[in-house]
Amino acid sequence: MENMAAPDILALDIVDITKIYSQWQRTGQVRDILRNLIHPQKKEIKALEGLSLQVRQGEFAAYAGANGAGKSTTIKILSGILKPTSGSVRVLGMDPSVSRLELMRRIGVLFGQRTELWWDQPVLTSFEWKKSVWNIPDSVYKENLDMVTELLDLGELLHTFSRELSLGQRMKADLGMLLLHSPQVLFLDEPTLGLDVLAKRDMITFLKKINKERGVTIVVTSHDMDDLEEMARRIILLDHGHLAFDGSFEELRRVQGGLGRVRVTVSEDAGAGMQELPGLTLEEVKDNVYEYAYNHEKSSMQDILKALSCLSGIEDVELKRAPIEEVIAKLYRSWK
Ligand SMILES: Nc1ncnc2c1ncn2[C@@H]1O[C@H](COP(=O)(O)OP(=O)(O)OP(=O)(O)O)[C@@H](O)[C@H]1O
Repeated sequence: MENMAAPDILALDIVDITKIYSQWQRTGQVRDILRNLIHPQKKEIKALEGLSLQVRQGEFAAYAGANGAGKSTTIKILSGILKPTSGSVRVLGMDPSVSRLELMRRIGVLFGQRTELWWDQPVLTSFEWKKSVWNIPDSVYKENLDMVTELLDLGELLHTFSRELSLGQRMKADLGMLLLHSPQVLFLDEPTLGLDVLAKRDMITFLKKINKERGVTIVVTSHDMDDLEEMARRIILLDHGHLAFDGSFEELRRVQGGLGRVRVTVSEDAGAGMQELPGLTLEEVKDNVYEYAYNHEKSSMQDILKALSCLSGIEDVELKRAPIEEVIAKLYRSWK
């Protein structure tokens, strides 16, 4: 199928939203039980503050931030589960808090830890139930069922009781159900949580495929930065409810100092002069393997090769980009 993305049309338009929660405060002391009941204390939490964000149709955007940054709150607001305290939100041109039912027919929302499947029924029963309640036309249902069965390898799972599925199987079935009504936008909150390497790979390949071939707009959250980088080109980072970064993974690496990695393996009797090399910072030594960080804004490849050429006994040299986990961990630390 051709990519039907319409890049000029906004799928999401968030303008200056703030979300304030009230949290009950209790001391947790037994002697305060009565006081907590008579004079309950509340504290205001600003989960989102002045957040503005646009996502075009057909985009695949990663949405990340440390625990409590406000990612789930944003997804709940975008899907109409919560209303922002102030500011405006449009999803496919609609206000989610006003047109929730209409919008639900055009979007799909997945919270990785929850399931929409009927616990005590085979997966297919949940699918059929959705078809009937949502009034999905036969042809649309059949096309989507065939597609998710094949691409997510649902085959036998369709006839298995949901309560008997493993976490990875359950996630696949939930994602399959989510797509039965041909949603144009997907909000996926931690869809790869707890999946093994293979299941993760299948899930990522599937999401990339429906984004590319069906033009489905996808906003995905995860704490696994490698997963996010594999899926999306754009990364939106939240810090305590504020937009902290919005750009490509490459730009993120660049603003973080363009970190690169050099791994040098030397023969057993070598190693002299490895501790200090110009332009390279020694990060780790394991047996005969030395790992260095370098900043490719400051040191050119020529400088690195020159520094290495002075060494003897080199068996292998590997150059790579800094792991995105590390780049982001450095950012999170600076925000604390
Ligand atoms: N229903 C609620 N009532 C009160 N406070 C809440 C509620 N939901 C979230 N919060 C608070 O809002 C802030 C943002 O929470 P949110 O769940 O959006 O973060 P998150 O980025 O999704 O975190 P995580 O990565 O841990 O899932 C946190 O400080 C949290 O304690």
